[in-house]
Amino acid sequence: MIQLHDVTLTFPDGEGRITALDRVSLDAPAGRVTGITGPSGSGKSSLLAVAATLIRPDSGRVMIGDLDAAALTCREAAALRRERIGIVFQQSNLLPSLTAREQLLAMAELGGGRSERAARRALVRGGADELLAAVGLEAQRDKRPHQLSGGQRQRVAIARALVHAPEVLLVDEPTSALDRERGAEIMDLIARLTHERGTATLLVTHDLVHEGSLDELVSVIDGRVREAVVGGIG
Ligand SMILES: Nc1ncnc2c1ncn2[C@@H]1O[C@H](COP(=O)(O)OP(=O)(O)OP(=O)(O)O)[C@@H](O)[C@H]1O
Repeated sequence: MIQLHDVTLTFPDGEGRITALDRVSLDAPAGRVTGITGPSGSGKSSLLAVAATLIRPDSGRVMIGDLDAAALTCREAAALRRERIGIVFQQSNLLPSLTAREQLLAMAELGGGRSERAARRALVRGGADELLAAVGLEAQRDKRPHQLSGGQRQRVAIARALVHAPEVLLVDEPTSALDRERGAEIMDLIARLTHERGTATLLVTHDLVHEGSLDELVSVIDGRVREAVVGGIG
């Protein structure tokens, strides 16, 4: 479960400041996909960045379990991301020289102390092949990004985001580089893995053509949550 309580985020803007998030509160429960929609510039990416602990809000709390992620130091937030948060960006951001399987294994080497890395390595090695199979890429595990289609690359990115078994999955416009059919497959895959693994998934999408894959839907306009359609989507 990830919960935002009364989160405000501003950015410098000339002499003053622009409010990207204005006292936003929302709950993203475990095992469900919570969609965040809204017009361009409404604050969707800002909300995801705050949830990802990549930006610290001016005020408010970001609760992941019992922990307020907004109150952590940069180092603590990095450790939290390594252990408990998975992120999928619009572009798959794969490393060109690594095979699909190696992209997942590389997640074990992302920092932390020696014992933390050893524990993560065991987790990642144990889960990598199963996850590649779960995203339908068993046969492509030794291929490099240039040998994969856009949809396959996005599948690798999803598997990579889940390989350390995070509680929270944050996904930014996962279908923007894909055609409609491929986009629908990716959305269905995210929904299936969310339900199977019990992750609290927050997914930003500006168009609602794939609304059927969402369990909840929150609309953000001018930095505020305007409406929350809870449950019963699709
Ligand atoms: N780093 C930044 N510095 C200054 N202003 C920013 C910064 N990032 C975002 N903003 C502003 O904050 C507001 C919200 O932007 P945000 O990118 O979160 O919107 P969005 O809904 O994700 O938009 P889009 O759908 O176009 O990606 C906008 O007014 C934007 O100009």
